[in-house]
Order: sequence, then structure tokens, then C-alpha cells
Amino acid sequence: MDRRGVVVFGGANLDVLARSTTRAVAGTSNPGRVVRTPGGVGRNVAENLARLGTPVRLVAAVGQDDGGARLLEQTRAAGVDVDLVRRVGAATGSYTAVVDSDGELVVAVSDMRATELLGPADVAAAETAVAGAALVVVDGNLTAAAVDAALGLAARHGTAVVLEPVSVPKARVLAPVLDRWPVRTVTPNIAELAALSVPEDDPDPPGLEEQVASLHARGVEQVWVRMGPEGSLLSTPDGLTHHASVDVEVVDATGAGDALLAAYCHALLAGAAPEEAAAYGQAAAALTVAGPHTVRPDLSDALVRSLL
Ligand SMILES: Nc1ncnc2c1ncn2[C@@H]1O[C@H](COP(=O)(O)OP(=O)(O)O)[C@@H](O)[C@H]1O
Ligand SMILES: O=c1[nH]cc([C@@H]2O[C@H](COP(=O)(O)O)[C@@H](O)[C@H]2O)c(=O)[nH]1
Repeated sequence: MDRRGVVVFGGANLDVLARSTTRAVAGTSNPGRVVRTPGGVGRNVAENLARLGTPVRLVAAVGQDDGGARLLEQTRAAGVDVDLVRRVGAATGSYTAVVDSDGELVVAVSDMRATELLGPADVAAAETAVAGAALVVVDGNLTAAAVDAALGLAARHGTAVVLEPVSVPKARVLAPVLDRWPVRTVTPNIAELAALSVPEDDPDPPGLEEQVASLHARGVEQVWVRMGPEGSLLSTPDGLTHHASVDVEVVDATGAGDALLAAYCHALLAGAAPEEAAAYGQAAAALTVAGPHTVRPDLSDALVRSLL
């Protein structure tokens, strides 16, 4: 059977991005601009993929509230198949962030109780989709049980997996799954890389290259380390390469990592080599950083190529 497209298991949130127009001062009201935009790591990856032209199905959970209906509709309108998104008895996830005038995050609060209700039964409902997909992306915001089920399902069908660890605490919880199931690609930042590869109480932790090597030794083929404005490091069996970020005026960096990951997957599925795909990812991330939304509503393959 010809495998096509991507299945994303992940969180779906409503983002409120408040950007201060002056240097933000804590404990007071700061003047600024507020953008309400669909969010959630898994959902963002799915929307970016759809906008770039890769067929994608999202497996997620949203509430039975108006926000959930709106989020589903907006995600569907962006081109994502949302038939496997379940409406659950918890408020639709939300992420409210304050970003400083230079585009960097000051503080954020997230409520992901709806995503925590996504369980192994929801994963099992995606079996046919996973069997027919070329790639599965797993958002580490899911519960450990759901991540384990998704990786197990992908393994049973021989579908390659990209795992996004999302945070240091999640990476610590998820680290053991790398020894249980095949994971082709992980996309940590530097702190998450350590959380995946070094015991928390190690008094003399190994350096970055040894950390990356230890993930390869556990069967991970591609380790892609996100480094914010410093770009990224991609390690494959062919070696380790640094990819500089594209120089743009930062508006809001929220969602940059999700664009990076989605664009990388899109390019790989279109036949690019990992190094080429990483460069394509940097361009898509730069476009996200240069705009106010979590996912650029005008994102397209042609727009990304215009930056290469
Ligand atoms: N301030 C910035 N300037 C230019 N590019 C950036 C900036 N912040 C992030 N990026 C781009 O977005 C990518 C992902 O950003 P990063 O901050 O590492 O991930 P996340 O958004 O998941 O925290 C980087 O590799 C880089 O290409
Ligand atoms: O605990 C969480 N915080 C934030 C997010 C989501 O992460 C995205 C921002 O991603 P990044 O960290 O790549 O900027 C936002 O859309 C937000 O909804 C999430 O899923 N879970």
C-alpha cells in the first residue's frame, strides 16, 4: 500500500498572545497588542503541515464549549482532517502568554486538562490512519500512557515517528519510551536533550555531542536540537550540522519550534535529504517568528521557498 501524509497525536489550545509594546514591567499593566489564535503544539504542527500541502490528520481532544467548536472549525478550515478529534468533558485547552517588546516570552499559563483526557482508546481509534500514513508526529504534551500507545501503534504498523518532547519535565517522563519503541526523530531544545539522555542526578553530565550520541545508541536516527535565535543542530548517521536561523525582525516567537518541525517533515516527505529539510525548517520558523500568530495564516510552500 502507498503510504501518504502524517498523523499527529497532540494538544489543541486556544492561544492568547499579549505582546507588550514597551519593555514589560512585572506587577503593573503594560500597553500592548493582543492576538487570539489557534494553538497547541500538535495542532500547530498539523496546521503548518496542511498549509505547506502535506495531507494531515489530527488526533486530539477539545472541550464541548464554544471555544472547542471554534478551534475545530478553524483547524478544519486550514486543511487539517479533524475527524479523529474528540469533544471531551473539560474546558478546551488554553495558553495565555505575555511576550515582551522584543518578541521573547515573559510568562505564560496553560490549561491542558482536555488534552490529558486523550487516552489509549483515542489512539486505538486512529489505527487505520496510522497504518496508511508515511509519518506519525507525537506531541509530548500528551499523557505518558497516550504517548506510549501512539508509539506502540506506529511500531506495529512500521510507521516512522517524530517525538517532540516539549518541556524538561515531560522529557524526563518520556525518556524511557525511547527504549521501548522505535523513534526515528526527536526534536528537543538543549535542556530537553539533557533531560532525555542524562540522569537528573548525574554529578558530571556528558557534553552535548555525547548526549546526542547516546540517543543514537538507543536507536534514534535523527536528533534535531532547537536553539532559538542560534538556529539548530541536526545529527544524523551522516554527522552533525549546524543550521543558522534566518535573520528576521522578531514579532512573536511563539510556535516557531512547531513550524520548524512541520516544515522539516513536509520537506522529508517531499523527498528532501535531512540537511535540506532542516534548512527548509529554519525558513518556515523564521516566517513564524516574523509574524504575530502561532501559525502563519499565509504560510505556503512558495513563501518558505522565497526565503531559501
Ligand atoms: N529570535 C529568533 N530569531 C530568529 N529565529 C528564531 C528566533 N527564535 C526562534 N527562531 C527560529 O525558530 C526555531 C525554533 O525556535 P526555538 O525557540 O528553538 O523553539 P520553540 O519555539 O519550540 O521554543 C529556531 O531554530 C530558529 O530557526
Ligand atoms: O504547556 C503547554 N504550553 C504551551 C503549549 C502550546 O505551545 C505553543 C507554543 O509553542 P512554542 O513553545 O514552540 O512557542 C502554543 O501554541 C501553546 O498552545 C502547549 O501545548 N502546552
